[in-house]
Amino acid sequence: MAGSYPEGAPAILADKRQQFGSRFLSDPARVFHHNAWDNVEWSEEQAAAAERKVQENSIQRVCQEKQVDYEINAHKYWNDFYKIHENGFFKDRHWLFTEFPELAPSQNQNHLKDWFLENKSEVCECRNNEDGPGLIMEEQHKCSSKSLEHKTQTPPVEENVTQKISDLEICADEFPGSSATYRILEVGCGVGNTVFPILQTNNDPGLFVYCCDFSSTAIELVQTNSEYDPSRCFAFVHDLCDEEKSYPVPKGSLDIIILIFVLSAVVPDKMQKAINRLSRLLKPGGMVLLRDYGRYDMAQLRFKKGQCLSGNFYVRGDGTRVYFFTQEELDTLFTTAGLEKVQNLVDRRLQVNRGKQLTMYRVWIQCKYCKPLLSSTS
Ligand SMILES: C[S@@+](CC[C@H](N)C(=O)[O-])C[C@H]1O[C@@H](n2cnc3c(N)ncnc32)[C@H](O)[C@@H]1O
Repeated sequence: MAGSYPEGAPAILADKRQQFGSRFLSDPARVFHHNAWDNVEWSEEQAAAAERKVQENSIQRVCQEKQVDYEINAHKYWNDFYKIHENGFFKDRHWLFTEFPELAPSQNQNHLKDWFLENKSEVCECRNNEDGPGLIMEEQHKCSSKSLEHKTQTPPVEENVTQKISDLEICADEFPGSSATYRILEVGCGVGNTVFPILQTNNDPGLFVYCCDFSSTAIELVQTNSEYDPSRCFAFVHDLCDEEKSYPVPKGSLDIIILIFVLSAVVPDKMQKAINRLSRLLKPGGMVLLRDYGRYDMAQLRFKKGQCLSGNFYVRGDGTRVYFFTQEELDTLFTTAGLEKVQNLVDRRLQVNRGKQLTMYRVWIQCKYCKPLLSSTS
């Protein structure tokens, strides 16, 4: 793991951290003076080289038989991932509340400042094997002893309840969190790297947080985390591509749906229906928040021949898959689902490993799409 708080990450100012896009590299000679630079402009040659790299690594496609295996066993590959990594590391989401203030709308900024200061981050890659690029963890640090503490009692009974509930049509007043006034759902929550900071930071008594993942191993880690509080949170196993199973909340009941590096893990031809289903769960005025991999991100350029499944969609050495989006593709997915654009931006960042004198060009996309107050999909 690299040093302490990455200097290049937007700094915490007197009262709050700035949003992305505050440290610019105007003099290339200074590239190793900081750990990261924002809004890095790509030269034409660099963009052309990236395109060539992608053409090269996409020539040879994974055979059909393997493609079917990666699709039907996708949850098992993620289970294996979480069995190996558990939650021994914690991706610090110090950008979460400045980029997505909707997650804690009424919070005092000083609480956020305290939270960021307590959760200093480090930058590292959590896995990188010879088969190609690993899942690149952005800003992460070892789990604090507090968040690693596990409940010693048997896991909560929610797991069983979850399965039963998700098979039913949900009635308006018979669902977990039905009395809440602000409901957030995180889809593809993993081990709770977003959910727990939300629960810690947003002290609104009317808040209820739902979170799901199709990896039962991940959900078990969420449910057995010492910070899991069933009176404020409901974690359940759910495949966002499963058209048969409904979510355990009624249509039009959610204020926020958050997708962090999860849509990219879904096979492209199932993305639209998954977003359509999520859109129906939003209240009029509710919002989807997304952060995910952008086209030509360093992770895409690192794939070797033989790992490409289809255009811009790859399989990692451990069987998990990843897609690299353009802004236009995400815009089409959300607007087709009846949502309106609030934000759709590319975060081009140059991360620097000063020790190894390495430069890493990251491309992430961040979106906010809102359900219109008068909606035909509600
Ligand atoms: C890159 S991880 C991100 C996890 C988490 N959002 C985070 O940022 O820490 C992708 C997550 O999406 C989950 N996932 C992938 N496909 C899914 C699907 N079809 N339904 C539900 N979860 C899925 C995986 O199990 C994994 O936990």
